[in-house]
Amino acid sequence: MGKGDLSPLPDKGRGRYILVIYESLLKYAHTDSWNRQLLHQYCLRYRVGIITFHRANQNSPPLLNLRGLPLLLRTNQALRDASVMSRSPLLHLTRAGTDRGPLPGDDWTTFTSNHSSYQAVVQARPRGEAPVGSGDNPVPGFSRGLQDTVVLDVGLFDGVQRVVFGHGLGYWLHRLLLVDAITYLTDRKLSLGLERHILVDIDDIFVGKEGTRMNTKDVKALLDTQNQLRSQITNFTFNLGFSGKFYHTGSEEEDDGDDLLLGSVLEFWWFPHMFSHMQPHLFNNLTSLQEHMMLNKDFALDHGIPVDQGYAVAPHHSGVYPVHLQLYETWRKVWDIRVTSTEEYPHLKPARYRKGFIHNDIMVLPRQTCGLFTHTIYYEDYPGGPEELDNSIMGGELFLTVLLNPISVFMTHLSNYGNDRLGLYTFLHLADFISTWTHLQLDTLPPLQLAQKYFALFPQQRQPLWQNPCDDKRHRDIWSKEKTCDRLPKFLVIGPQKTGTTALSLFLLMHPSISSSFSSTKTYEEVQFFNTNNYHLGIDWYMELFPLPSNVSSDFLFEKSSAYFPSEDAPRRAAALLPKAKILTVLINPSDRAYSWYQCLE
Ligand SMILES: Nc1ncnc2c1ncn2[C@@H]1O[C@H](COP(=O)(O)OS(=O)(=O)O)[C@@H](OP(=O)(O)O)[C@H]1O
Repeated sequence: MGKGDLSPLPDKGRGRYILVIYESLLKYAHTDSWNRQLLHQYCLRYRVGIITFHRANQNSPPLLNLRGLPLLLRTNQALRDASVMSRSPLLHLTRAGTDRGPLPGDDWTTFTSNHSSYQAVVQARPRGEAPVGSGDNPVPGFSRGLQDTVVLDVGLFDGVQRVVFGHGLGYWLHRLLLVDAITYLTDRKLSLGLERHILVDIDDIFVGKEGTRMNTKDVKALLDTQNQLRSQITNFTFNLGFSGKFYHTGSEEEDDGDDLLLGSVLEFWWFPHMFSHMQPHLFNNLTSLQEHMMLNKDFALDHGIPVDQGYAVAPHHSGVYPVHLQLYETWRKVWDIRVTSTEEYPHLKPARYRKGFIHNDIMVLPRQTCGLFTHTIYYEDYPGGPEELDNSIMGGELFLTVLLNPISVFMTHLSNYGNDRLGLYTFLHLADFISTWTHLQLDTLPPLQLAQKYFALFPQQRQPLWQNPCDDKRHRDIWSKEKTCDRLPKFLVIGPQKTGTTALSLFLLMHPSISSSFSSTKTYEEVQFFNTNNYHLGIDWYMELFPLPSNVSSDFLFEKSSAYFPSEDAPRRAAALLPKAKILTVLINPSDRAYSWYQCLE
């Protein structure tokens, strides 16, 4: 960076950044003195801390003195037994303890300082015999034995607080400590809090093929595990999703398992699937969907399954997203459903972008992934090896999912509670790992309360953002064959009002390949979809206002809504549904427009 290259730090007298993260400690230390002074002044004035990492490479000198910081680095070390210091003020989520065994890689950096500003957050031991610089040939400045791998600079040296990591974020403990470092350095302004809510759904109750279902021993193990989990997850209760048609369709032992599940009906929570596990988007007729749903409700009533939980899940996310209006209607009518969950909104991947939304008064929660899939998985045959699952639980993806999401809804399947009972294994070990390493307070809330909590935490997610169902293969597969994505405009005339947009539309319509939306009294001639509450009626409603094009590639559908121009919502919504649409706007002398508007109001 040269003089003046640092992006402007203050903005209108306020600090623009709450925290500074340098991926590379050396880049930070070697910043030229002009920029470094600017950064320093900024950090002091706005009480902003710095997080930085040192990743050694083959060319790193074994010892490194940093310019301007009283910190000596010793690089490329192999370490073991990382211990988190219980007295470190950095700890918030993290619980002190020792991660026994070798640390990944042999390129660790450790730190030493002769200044009292630096405190160890994590220490580790050199791995193996006679580490470099020990024994007869000690490196000056380093004691043998425990080495500091993460240090906190409390600001006594130059007023700036820093957290310095001696390796990257590949090591799970660093990811956990990063969250704490952010909390600490921002004075808890950026903090995730300690509460985490976890709901574990077990789908396909009664659905599995003979030989893969739960027998009575499996059901007893389920009950025992549920009790065990309650010591770490308050009120933990498995949430069972059932399709009544398949009740008693297993082997004799599995049918006994079904009976034991129903004999313990009040020990669990229950939610309906479709009676025969059919995908709701295959039903276009409301009445037949309703009849089919009623079969599952009758089954529930016959077997004493509570029907008032207000939560349901659709097989393969069908109908939830992309929204199949018929499903929402029928769920409300038959079951009074208020909550569902899906992995599909806005897309399956990346998982961290999954969101919730509310449609037709049904709250749709995002569902997280826990590495157990719809089919039976045996521990030894886990994709990538059993260590994949263990790593995910012990500091990897599954652990991070719970760490970073205040609310996690996990979907698992019946067959992973029989066979190797990998579902039980996963959640027992996860709860154990979380309580060993964190101060997180885990609980399970009934779905309705969970959803209310979710949308109180993330109110901006209440409003959906519709996408084109045909732009994603997974979505296309659960989009009704009787529906199309062709009835969407290729261009929009967006106004502003009183600029001659009606005339422009009429001229455009003279072209034989151009058609517009139907004008309707419902919509006061203009569709006004992206800028009003019409948007909440969904894309089926929108598409029905367009003719079916006779030739998809050469026909041009459009709509003109002149109030799109000043709308704050319209650009974002239109870009999500019609990312390739062209936009036509008419700009005229503002005084002409104002006069025309004035005449209109007269
Ligand atoms: N060809 C052409 N060129 C320029 N201006 C034209 C044209 N045709 C119509 N007009 C004038 O446009 C005004 C109506 O604009 P809009 O159709 O955009 O109005 S609306 O917002 O849809 O209500 C309206 O303006 P005022 O007559 O001043 O009210 C129309 O007369």
